Amino acid sequence: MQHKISHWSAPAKLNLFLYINGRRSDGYHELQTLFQFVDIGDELAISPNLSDRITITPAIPGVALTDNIIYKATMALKAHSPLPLGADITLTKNLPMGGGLGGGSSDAATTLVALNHLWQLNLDEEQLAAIGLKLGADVPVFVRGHAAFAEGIGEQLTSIEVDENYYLIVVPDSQVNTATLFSDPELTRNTPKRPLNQLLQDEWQNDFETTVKKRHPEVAKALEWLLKYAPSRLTGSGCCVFSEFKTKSDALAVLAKAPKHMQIYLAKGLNKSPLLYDLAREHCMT
Ligand SMILES: C[C@@](CO)(OP(=O)(O)O)[C@H](O)COP(=O)(O)OP(=O)(O)OC[C@H]1O[C@@H](n2ccc(N)nc2=O)[C@H](O)[C@@H]1O
Ligand SMILES: Nc1ncnc2c1ncn2[C@@H]1O[C@H](COP(=O)(O)OP(=O)(O)O)[C@@H](O)[C@H]1O
Repeated sequence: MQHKISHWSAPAKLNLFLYINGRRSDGYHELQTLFQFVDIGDELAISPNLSDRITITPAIPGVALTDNIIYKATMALKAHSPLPLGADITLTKNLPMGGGLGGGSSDAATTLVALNHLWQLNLDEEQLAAIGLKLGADVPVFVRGHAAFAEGIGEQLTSIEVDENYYLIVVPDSQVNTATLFSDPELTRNTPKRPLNQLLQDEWQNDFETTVKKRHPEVAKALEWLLKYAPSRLTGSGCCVFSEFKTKSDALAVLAKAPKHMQIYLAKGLNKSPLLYDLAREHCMT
């Protein structure tokens, strides 16, 4: 095993629409959602070894090593080999945590895909997605790396091509806890299921939005600002909100008007995750 360092992308995602269709007996919710990647994300530099040890630097403030979803992903993978597999992982954490951009889930998926290659485990995409699902409902779509319509709890994926628009993504100064939000008594959780072709034609919405705006005034404020300029909504369970533009110059014109204190990203939608290009590059080099 070569101990050289390789670099891997962990892109963010947006939920272009998200509907909550019901609650299962295990407490998880049935969803219909459309995932697309964007060209902003975290980065992982990984050096594999046979030390049986995993290091992740720098530590994420407030998250113990064993709670880091990257660490959990390495443990789940190590179980598939008798070898004393180890890795030194450097994480460049660019994405806000708990923002509905899927940063943790994407970090976990990138870890699975990268270490499956670097540790020469030869698990297929199906197996990696199944391991990912145990780590979080959002992990499989990042493992597969294609924009997708998701049903079930987010694991039944149909790849899809949608317009690769430009987005302005605002990070309000607030944090939404996904589990708390899912248990909010006021949450809309009975939207009727619709076939994909109808969902694509109808106006796109997010069923979390009303409740998140009510509980987090900063989110309502950010959304109100974006809505002056373009169609805008919440992503995932929040708290980030985004607006969509057909061209980069349209997005830049609004970006220029953003108040100084606002944390805001310009990003492009991607139907194919940069992680797949990283994997292809690594295959070429070995
Ligand atoms: C709702 C979404 C939409 O993308 O929100 P974001 O996390 O992206 O904001 C995701 O499906 C979230 O996925 P993920 O963040 O991986 O959630 P998990 O760790 O699996 O679950 C966190 C908690 O949310 C609740 N949960 C999650 C997914 C789901 N379909 N139904 C649920 O009820 C459960 O209480 C669970 O304990
Ligand atoms: N590598 C990681 N990156 C981000 N968050 C992590 C990580 N490992 C564990 N977490 C925990 O998971 C929570 C949700 O993270 P994140 O995936 O960023 O949220 P979201 O899915 O809403 O975008 C964080 O608040 C943090 O406590």
